[in-house]
Amino acid sequence: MSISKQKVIANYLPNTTEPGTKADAFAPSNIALCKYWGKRDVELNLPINASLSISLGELGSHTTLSESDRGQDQVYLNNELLSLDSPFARKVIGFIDLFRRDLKQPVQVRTVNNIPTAAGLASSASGFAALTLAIDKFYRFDLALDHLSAFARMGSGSASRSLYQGFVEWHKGSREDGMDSCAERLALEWPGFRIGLLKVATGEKKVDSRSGMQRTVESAALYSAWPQQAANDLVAIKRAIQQQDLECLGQTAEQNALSMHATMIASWPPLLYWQPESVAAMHRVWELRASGVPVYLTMDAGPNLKLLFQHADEMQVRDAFPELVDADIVAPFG
Ligand SMILES: Nc1ncnc2c1ncn2[C@@H]1O[C@H](COP(=O)(O)OP(=O)(O)OP(=O)(O)O)[C@@H](O)[C@H]1O
Ligand SMILES: C[C@@](O)(CCOP(=O)(O)OP(=O)(O)O)CC(=O)O
Repeated sequence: MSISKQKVIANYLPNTTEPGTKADAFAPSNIALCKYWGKRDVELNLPINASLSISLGELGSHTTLSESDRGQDQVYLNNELLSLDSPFARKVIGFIDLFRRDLKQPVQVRTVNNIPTAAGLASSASGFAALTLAIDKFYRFDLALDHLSAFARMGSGSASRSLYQGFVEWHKGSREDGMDSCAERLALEWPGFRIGLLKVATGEKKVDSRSGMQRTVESAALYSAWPQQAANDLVAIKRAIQQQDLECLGQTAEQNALSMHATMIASWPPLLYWQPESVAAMHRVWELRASGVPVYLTMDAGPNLKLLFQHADEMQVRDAFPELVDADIVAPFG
């Protein structure tokens, strides 16, 4: 049995700190190029494989934590006050409870996601990373970023990577308390690198990543091939980033994403996040590539696509995908 989150966190918090009155934080969302899929420890969100992502610059979550003057906790999402019984508020307050010593001191949380909501991007990554940073500031813990990354991971695995901008690796770690399962920014820049957020289908997904990955680990025979593939892909992706080799990066990232989806499809009950529109968009990417434009795709546990390309080819990508507006094209290095 694993150690509880509370126990691990308590071991790393300073003994005496007085909360401030207000703290603001921002964290970017991120897109994994080598995906995290499967947990070796469900309580601590420890991954079966290491992963690597690119953060989305200014797209993410802004979170403010302050004292509540209403005698109870309050949670606002995108300026709307939520019921404390809503799943969103319960998750946020449950996470804060892991850190606050005085449960009687109510807090107000205001969080705004500026990720184009219709794009169906994982906001849990930026959301838990921004909340972790706000908690650290509000309670004046002043902890190192690698510890905060490990804490954010306990909220949502992919949040461990959202503590940093740029290319980020989340190490698997091997410690029992999981504190070395944290992310690190890679000292690699690629100014011409672009991500296109291609929304092809709306509507809420029925199975979230958390239960989807658990189902895959428990029921897909194909999953046994995943950890080794992910390990190999991570090495290839890092090398491709070092060499700014889009062909190698794109091919490895696309194959990594589709292999993850293959394990989902091979689960029981089957898990297929693609909609007919997703498949149609995949074919459009492959046609564009066949016509000579270096563009690749990646997909998370949802129906939408993320396109990987370089600034030099942006015009051709925009011509082929006129639905991409300026806000859908991210330049992670400004
Ligand atoms: N700004 C935020 N602050 C704190 N938590 C957030 C924030 N935004 C999202 N979350 C958390 O992420 C959860 C799911 O977010 P969302 O609906 O964007 O799904 P997702 O991130 O795509 O899900 P998945 O984890 O399946 O990838 C929310 O229920 C909430 O717990
Ligand atoms: C497909 C993914 O986006 C899965 C993300 O899963 P989450 O981080 O949302 O899962 P939990 O740890 O259970 O909260 C791949 C990735 O981001 O690496």
